[in-house]
Amino acid sequence: MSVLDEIIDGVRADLAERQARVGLDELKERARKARPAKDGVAALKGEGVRVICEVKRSSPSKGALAAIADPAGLAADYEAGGAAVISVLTEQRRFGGSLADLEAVRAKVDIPVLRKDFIVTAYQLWEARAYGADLALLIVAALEQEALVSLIERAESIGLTPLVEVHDEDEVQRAVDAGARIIGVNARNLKTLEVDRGTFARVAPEIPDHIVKVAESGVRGPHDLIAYANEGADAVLVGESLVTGKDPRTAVADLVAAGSHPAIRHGRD
Ligand SMILES: O=P(O)(O)OC[C@@H](O)[C@@H](O)c1c[nH]c2ccccc12
Repeated sequence: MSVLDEIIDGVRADLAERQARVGLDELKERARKARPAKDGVAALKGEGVRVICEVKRSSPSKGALAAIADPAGLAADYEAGGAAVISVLTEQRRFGGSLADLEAVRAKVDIPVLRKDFIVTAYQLWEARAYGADLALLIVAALEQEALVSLIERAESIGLTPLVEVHDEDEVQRAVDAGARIIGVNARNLKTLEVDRGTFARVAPEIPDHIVKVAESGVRGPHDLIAYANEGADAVLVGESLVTGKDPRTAVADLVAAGSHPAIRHGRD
């Protein structure tokens, strides 16, 4: 069994507990009362390379990264540094996250918030909306094509923008066929946990121009952002280097400044 399969088994077990506690109708009611979702595509497109900053306590590859007693405070620092979107890991077992983290971050910042989890059912999309997310991650490798298509449709229909994650050329094709408007290329293979920073350059040329391109994982600082930008990234998603560094606000500002430099080729040339 791959790491991804193991994670998803745990996610399904936790999900069953929440579903037993909170019925879908109650969740939908809560989602209807949530503030309307912000436009995730607009937040990630435009001048300069946009930076998505992640709230992540631990990871399956590295174990504990940072305690993050105040996720909302960290998110506020990211926003002050110029982040375009905040990504909040809500998976509990391997990443130490929760829906409470999502809710706290949502209450604190004005920029769009992404629910980062292993979403396999529509119930989790309703949860994302109920706890204030504007975007939700959908991982192609975790879903059959039919499920991917229907989760993208459902996300869009409830106002959530799906960020569709791929790791190779075949998955790009599946994401495009399924109607993705934002595709994230993860440099980390979720089946083996290995990071290959060459993944984006290899896979991104398969992504049509009208789709927003996000380079995910392995960004250690401005030099990695610049490399991804020159390979056509509209945005980068950064976690570990921000949560383990000393000054997240300055680290984000340095990334945003690098991504705004006129010498960067970025995006559509
Ligand atoms: O911490 P990093 O290497 O900066 O990576 C962030 C993000 O890309 C990574 O957390 C991630 C990308 N896709 C995921 C899917 C599930 C969980 C986590 C992820």
